[in-house]
Amino acid sequence: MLSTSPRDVQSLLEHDKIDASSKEDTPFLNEFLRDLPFAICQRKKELSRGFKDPISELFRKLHLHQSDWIKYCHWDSSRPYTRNLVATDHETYTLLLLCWNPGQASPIHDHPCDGCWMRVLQGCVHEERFVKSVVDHRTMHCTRNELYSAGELLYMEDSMGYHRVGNPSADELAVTLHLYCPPYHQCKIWADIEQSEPMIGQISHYTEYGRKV
Ligand SMILES: N[C@@H](CS(=O)O)C(=O)O
Ligand SMILES: [Fe+2]
Repeated sequence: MLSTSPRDVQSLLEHDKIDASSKEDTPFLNEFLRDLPFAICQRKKELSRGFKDPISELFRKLHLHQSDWIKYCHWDSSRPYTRNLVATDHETYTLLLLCWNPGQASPIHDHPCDGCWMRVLQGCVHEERFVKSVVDHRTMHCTRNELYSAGELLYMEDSMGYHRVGNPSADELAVTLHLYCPPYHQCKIWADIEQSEPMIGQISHYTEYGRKV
C-alpha cells in the first residue's frame, strides 16, 4: 500500500521517476476506457427514458488496483492538489487523477460540461455544494456537506449548483478519479460565498499520460 503520511510525500514523488508502465499493467482501467464511449453515447437516451446512468454504472463496476493508477499519481506539496491526465478523446471525455495534499481544497467552482463523476481511490474527500441565493442572486449558500471515502462515487453537474472539494485529513493524502463529459478548458471560480462575480480559471494538467508537462 501507498504510505499516506506527509513525511512520505518525498517517497511518493519518487514515483515520478517511474516510467509509464505498459497498457498491460492497467487492465481494469483499460476495460473502463474501452466501454466508456458506448456509455457516453447511451447516457442521453437512457436518462430521457428514466433509466440508470450508464456512466455511473460503469464507475460502480470499476474496481481499480493501485497498480492501475499509480503511474498517474504525482504530488506537489506547493499546490493544494495536482490534476493528472489519464485519458481523453479531446471531444467527449477527459479522465483525470487528482492528488490532494492534506488539509487542502479546490475553490468553489462550476463544471461547464454535461456531467462530472468522481470516485475516491485513496483517503477521504469532503464536498460542500452551493447554490446562489434566490433572494439576491449574488451570494451563495451551502446545500450539502458530505464526506466520501475510498470507493464512493460523486456525481455533479451545474444544474445541481457549484461545489468545493477538499482533503479534510491533517496528515493523509487523498486520490480521486474524475471524469468530465465533454472536456472543458475554463471554469468559473469563486474565492468564497460572498464573492458575487466569479473569476475565470484556466484548466491545466500537472502531468499527461504519466509524464510532467
Ligand atoms: N472539478 C475540480 C476538482 S473538484 O474540486 O471537483 C477540478 O477538475 O479541478
Ligand atoms: Fe469539481
